[in-house]
Amino acid sequence: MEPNNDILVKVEGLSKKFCKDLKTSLWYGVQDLFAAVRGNANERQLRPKEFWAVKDVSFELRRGECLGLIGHNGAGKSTLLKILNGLINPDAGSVTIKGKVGALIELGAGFNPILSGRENIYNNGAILGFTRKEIDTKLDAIIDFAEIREFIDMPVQHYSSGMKVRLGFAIAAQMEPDVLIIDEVLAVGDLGFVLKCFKTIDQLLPNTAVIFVSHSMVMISRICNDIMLLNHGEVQYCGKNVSKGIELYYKTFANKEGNVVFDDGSIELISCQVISEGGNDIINWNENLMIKLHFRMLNLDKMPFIKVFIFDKEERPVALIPNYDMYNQETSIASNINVSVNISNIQLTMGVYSIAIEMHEDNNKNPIYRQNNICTFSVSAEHDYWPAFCLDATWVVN
Ligand SMILES: Nc1ncnc2c1ncn2[C@@H]1O[C@H](COP(=O)(O)OP(=O)(O)OP(=O)(O)O)[C@@H](O)[C@H]1O
Repeated sequence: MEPNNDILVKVEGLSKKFCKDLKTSLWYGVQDLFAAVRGNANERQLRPKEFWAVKDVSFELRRGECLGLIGHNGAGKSTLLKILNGLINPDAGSVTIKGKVGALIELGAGFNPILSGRENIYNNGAILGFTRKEIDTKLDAIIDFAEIREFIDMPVQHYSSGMKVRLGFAIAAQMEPDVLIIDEVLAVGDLGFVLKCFKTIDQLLPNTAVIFVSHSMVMISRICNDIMLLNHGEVQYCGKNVSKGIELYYKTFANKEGNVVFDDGSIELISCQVISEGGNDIINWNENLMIKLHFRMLNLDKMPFIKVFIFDKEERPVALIPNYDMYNQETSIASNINVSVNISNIQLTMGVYSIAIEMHEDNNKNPIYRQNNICTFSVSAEHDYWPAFCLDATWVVN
C-alpha cells in the first residue's frame, strides 16, 4: 500500500493550442508532421489563427485531494481533462498519473451506443484493467448504483442523458479508481442521483484523487478541497482557498445593471442606497446596515407592501426584509417618501450582494413594481467563507 500522501497526478507546464479555422489547422498539421520528422518542431509559438486553449498549467494532486476546476465557457477545462485522460496530446509539458483512472468526460463518451448497458460495463471495466471475473463481482453493485436494472439490456443509444451519466458514474465509482476525473456531466443527473454522487465521492476520497469540473459553485464548494480557476487557458488562481477561487470566478461575471421587471406606474422609485455605520457601501461583518429608499407615490394613497430581497453573487436570494410594520399606512398621492431600513449585526459572509425590491398594493395582491439589481454592497470579513451566513454564536463548554 502506497503512503497516504503520495502524488497521483503531476502536471508540469502543460499547454495545448488550437487553430480557429479548420483549413489552416489541417495545413499546420501537415507542417507539424514534417517538422516533427525533421526534429525541429517549434511547439511553443503561435501561428496566425492559433490560440492557447491551455497555457502553462502545473499542479499536483495527492490521494484524498479533490481539485475543483472552474472558469468561464471556453476557459480550457475540458481540454485539460482530455489531456489528463490521454484523449488528446499536449503541445508542451508533461502529465504523470499513477494508478487506475476513472473518467466521466463527455456524456455517453466511452460507451458503445449500439451495445447494451451490461456489455458497456464489461467494455469499460476491461479498459480500466479489470478481468471479466472481477467485473462479474462488481456488476450488481454497478447496476444497483445506477438504478437502471430494468434497462440494463437496452442499447445505450436509447438511454436518457440522466441514465447515461448514472451508468458512467456507477462504473467509474464502483471500480474504485485511484484518480477520478469528472467533467460537468453530473449537472444532468436528478437531485437524488447528485446527492448519491456526493456521498460516493466522500467515501472514495480518502483513497482517490478527484478532479471535478463544474459551473455550479454549490457542487464545487461541497466536494472540493483545492481549486483552480482558469481564464482563457491560463491559471488565474490555484490553491486550497476554495472560497477565494469562487470569489475570483464571480468577479469575472459582475452584473452591474439594474432591470425593472414590472412597473404599473403607481410608484416611482427614485433611489436605493445601502450604507454602513461608517457611511460607505462596504459593510464589515456583524456591523449594522441601513438601506435607504426614496420613492414617489404616483397613483397610491397608502404605503405599499414592500419586500427588499438580498441576492448573493449567484443571484440566489439569501434574505428577505418585508415592511410588515408600516404597510397600509395613510399617505397622499404625489408625496415623496423616504424610508430607512435598519438591520443590526449583518452576518452575511464576505462578498458582493445585490438588492431587489418588489412592491405590492397589498400583502396578497399582485406586484405593482419590481426592480432587480438596484444596487450592490460588499461585506468585508476577516475570513472568506462559502455559506451565505457566518453566525455570531456563543460557544460554551458544558
Ligand atoms: N478540437 C478542437 N479544435 C479547435 N478548438 C478547440 C477544440 N477543442 C476545444 N477547442 C477550443 O478550446 C477552447 C477551450 O475549450 P474547452 O472545451 O476546454 O473549454 P471549457 O472550459 O471546458 O468550456 P465549457 O465551460 O464551455 O465546457 C475553446 O475556445 C474551444 O473552442
